[in-house]
Amino acid sequence: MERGITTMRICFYGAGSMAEAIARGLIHNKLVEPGQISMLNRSNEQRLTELHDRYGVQTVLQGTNNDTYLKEADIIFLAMKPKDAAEAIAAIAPLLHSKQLIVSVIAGLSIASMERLLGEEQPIVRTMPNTSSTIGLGATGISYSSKVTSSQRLISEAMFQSIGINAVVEESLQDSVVGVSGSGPAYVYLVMEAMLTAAEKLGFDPDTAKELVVQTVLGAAQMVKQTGESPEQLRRKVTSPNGTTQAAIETMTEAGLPEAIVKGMLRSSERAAEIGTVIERSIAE
Ligand SMILES: NC(=O)C1=CN([C@@H]2O[C@H](COP(=O)(O)OP(=O)(O)OC[C@H]3O[C@@H](n4cnc5c(N)ncnc54)[C@H](OP(=O)(O)O)[C@@H]3O)[C@@H](O)[C@H]2O)C=CC1
Ligand SMILES: O=C(O)[C@@H]1CCC=N1
Repeated sequence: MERGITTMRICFYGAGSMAEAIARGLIHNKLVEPGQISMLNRSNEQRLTELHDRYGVQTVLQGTNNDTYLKEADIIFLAMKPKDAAEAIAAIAPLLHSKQLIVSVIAGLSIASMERLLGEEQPIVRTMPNTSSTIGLGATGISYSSKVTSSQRLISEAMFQSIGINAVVEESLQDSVVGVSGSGPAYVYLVMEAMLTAAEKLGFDPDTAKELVVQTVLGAAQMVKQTGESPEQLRRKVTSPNGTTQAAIETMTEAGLPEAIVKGMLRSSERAAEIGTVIERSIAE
């Protein structure tokens, strides 16, 4: 019988924001124990000490007799920046064996590029999570290489389900996932920043402004989720004819807010594709 996730060793190769969000989510949601997790980065020792102290995970600098964690891991998360990916992945290729499951969170990096670096026998999961995974409210797109077994699929989906929701998508849609939910939290934070600025202009101290804005955004998202009504229906309910909301929405629309959001999201997705192409070219050279 195959082992379950509760006994598997998980190595994060790259120990930045996204790796922390996932590791914290997995631990917090009790899918794995901290001792099952190791985290590696390139040079930032202080960061590793913080992660060890905060979560009780094992940490080590890449290249300092750390091969054991990579060699013995059942699951290896690739979690470095796209610009570092090709070199970092090529460096571990000789250490791996084909039973190890590779899970990439790297924007733009295709399964074909990873197969070129690691060999076609390696089971690879390409994902696009987001930082809300930290608190179990992430949204992740998942795509599989042909070598991923059905039990590895179950494990992958269980991991991402424990830190939010996930959607299994065709790989061709992964750059779109970046535009929608990978970068998505930042769009909401940008709107919140603007709302906070306005709230302070309207006379509130920063703490009160934050309380009002955070609750408003939380309440609006929960309303969409819990009532099943569309954002448009809910917006209409807030908007009295010739009232305050209508005045606000008209001003925001005239200033180009809805179009700017659509344009920005399409650009994020396009940028993911560009990043992937740069990596592909660097591998081909
Ligand atoms: N942040 C986000 O919201 C999201 C990010 N992603 C993806 O996650 C990936 C990581 O992003 P993020 O966490 O923000 O990045 P960070 O810069 O926070 O972290 C990158 C990590 O990779 C490590 N690293 C770089 N090169 C190597 C190497 N050769 N060997 C070992 N470790 C290495 C760095 O170590 P050191 O600091 O020592 O150099 C650092 O720990 C990206 O590819 C991004 O596309 C996906 C979804 C959302
Ligand atoms: O900004 C980025 O490139 C990464 C990918 C998705 C979110 N952050």
